Amino acid sequence: MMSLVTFTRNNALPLLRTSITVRIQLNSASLSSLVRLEEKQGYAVVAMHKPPVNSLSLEMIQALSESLSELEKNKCKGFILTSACPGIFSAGLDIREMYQPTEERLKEFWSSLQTLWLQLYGSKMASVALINGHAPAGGCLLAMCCDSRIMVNGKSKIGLNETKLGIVAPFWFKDTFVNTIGVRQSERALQLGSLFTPDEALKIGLVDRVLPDPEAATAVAESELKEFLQIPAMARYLSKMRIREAALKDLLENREKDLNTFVNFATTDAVQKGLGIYLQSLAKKN
Ligand SMILES: CCCC/C=C\CC(=O)SCCNC(=O)CCNC(=O)[C@H](O)C(C)(C)COP(=O)(O)OP(=O)(O)OC[C@H]1O[C@@H](n2cnc3c(N)ncnc32)[C@H](O)[C@@H]1OP(=O)(O)O
Repeated sequence: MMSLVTFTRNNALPLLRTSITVRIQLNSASLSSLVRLEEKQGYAVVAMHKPPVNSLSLEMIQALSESLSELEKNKCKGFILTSACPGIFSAGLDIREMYQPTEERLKEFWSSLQTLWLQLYGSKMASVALINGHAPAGGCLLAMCCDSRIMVNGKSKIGLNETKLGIVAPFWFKDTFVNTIGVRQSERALQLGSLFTPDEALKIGLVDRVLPDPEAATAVAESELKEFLQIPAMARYLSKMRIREAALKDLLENREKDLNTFVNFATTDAVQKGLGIYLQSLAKKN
């Protein structure tokens, strides 16, 4: 079914702000509002918009993937990945996708997530994550795929907290983490399921800058992206691949095996029980 992602073009010449709508093929009409794309001078802003917490459901993952493909098709050089939901970058994978799932949807969910990671982590485009809220687990993964991370200070936390849910981050989450913060910090944080405050994240290199408010963070994210964009694109991309290509190759060569491992693990009684309890604890809070 044909669907729409909103794409706003901000033209300097003429001094008019025009809004165009780009038609892209998505799986469901409900994708239309999940990702907001805004074209700026020389780059784009990709804003996740799935209230309340930008959880990464199958539709959200596919909308993000389609948005990146759309940017590539339009020869976009770089983007800022952020959230249009106040206080939340992304709450990570939608736990309801993994709890009591049908096998068919669970497989499509995981396969779509693999595709999004391959696209984002291996992107030729320069990217900056503007982390304007909580970024646990899958939210942290999205941010780590970008070339730079700018976080707004406050109560939000970031990290891979999978063990707290009784689940294990797959090898490509781990590889992304290790490539970002190093082996020792990853080994400790992965086991403990640590979530870091912005200042703690800065200290271990999980984020690159912490700014006091969203406005300051946006300005820094823009200037950071422009710095990346000033480097000759091919040299910058190939240098990034020097660090990332082994991890990308590993998943590309083991996609099917990883999919089966995930499905087998996620559907065990122990994991299902753990996810059920975690979902209840989130609901009880409210
Ligand atoms: C082998 C498996 C490998 C898997 C690899 C990765 C796993 C993941 O990514 S698992 C997801 C991990 N994420 C989390 O642990 C975050 C859980 N959420 C929170 O801690 C809080 O919601 C958060 C701090 C993000 C925001 O807090 P609040 O602003 O106070 O919001 P609420 O907690 O009230 O939540 C609102 C609403 O959203 C539902 N919710 C929250 N997170 C998720 C999620 N990840 N998936 C699905 N639904 C989520 C929450 O239950 C509330 O729902 P209602 O009660 O129906 O309003």
